[in-house]
Amino acid sequence: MHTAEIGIIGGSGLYSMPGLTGIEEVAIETPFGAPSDPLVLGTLEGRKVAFLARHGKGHRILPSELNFKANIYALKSLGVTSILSVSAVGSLKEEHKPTDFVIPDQFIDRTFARSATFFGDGIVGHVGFGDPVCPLVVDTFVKACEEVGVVGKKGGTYICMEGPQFSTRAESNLYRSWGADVIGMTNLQEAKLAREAEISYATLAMVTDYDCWREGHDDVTVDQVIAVMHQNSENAQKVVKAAIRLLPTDLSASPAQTAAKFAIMTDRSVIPEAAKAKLKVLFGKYL
Ligand SMILES: CSC[C@H]1O[C@H](OP(=O)(O)O)[C@H](O)[C@@H]1O
Ligand SMILES: Nc1ncnc2[nH]cnc12
Repeated sequence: MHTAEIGIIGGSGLYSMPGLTGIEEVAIETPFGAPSDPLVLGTLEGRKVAFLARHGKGHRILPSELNFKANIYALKSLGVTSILSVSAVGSLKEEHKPTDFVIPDQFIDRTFARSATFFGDGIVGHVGFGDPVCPLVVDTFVKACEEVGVVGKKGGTYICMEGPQFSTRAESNLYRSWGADVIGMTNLQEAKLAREAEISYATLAMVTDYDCWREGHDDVTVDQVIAVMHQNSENAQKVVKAAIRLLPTDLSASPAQTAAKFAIMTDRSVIPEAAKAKLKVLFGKYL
């Protein structure tokens, strides 16, 4: 049976995790369909990890097309208890410079075409999301950045937009007026589903550009994002490697680990057997 303790979701520019040993690629089918790619299982820093390229190898899947449920379910089915996510983001503040890392602790949802819950089909549940990322994973990323010697800012608000087009200048300025720090297209649904799945989640967000708000500077382009990513992916890989070593093995202090305990509202006697079977990997102990 395949198992892993830590999941790594690599975003734009991070399509593999060098240093993994004993690699095995595993294609996992879930009740929600197939994940973005086969998962790459292996050992890093003595811990069992599963790597998933968020957009698939070769970057084939749009943010709006991502099967977030299959991705998170597949990791849960392996026994993953924490997810280290890596993402490229635009900066909404002068102080967050390209190549800086930010570890966001809040989100604002500007998506409109995505489903982001495992509940439904006869089973209703509501998990808390006031603090949407795991503080233990955030602290681990911060320590890992310090160790590697790169800028890693603790906290900040990530705007999750639908895309795939980048923002208009009016939108970018609106988000700035809200005090948001960075913008991307992928992290919120992952964080929501990881919370429902009781997986501790946080993101290492790599600033690649200043979006389109900065007067006197060119608007963001894919070329610019890729150039910074190439410059920075080695640092991201070093930080993730250090984070794997530093991540506590005991995550019981993380609220994420018991997030679904009191979430399910539906009278157990009316939950359809099919729904129970579909969600057994996630909520079996509460059904
Ligand atoms: C290539 S820029 C836009 C693209 O990059 C980010 O992806 P990820 O979060 O997977 O690193 C952003 O969310 C967009 O999907
Ligand atoms: N400016 C930007 N807007 C949305 N997603 C991004 N990913 C990287 N840069 C971005």
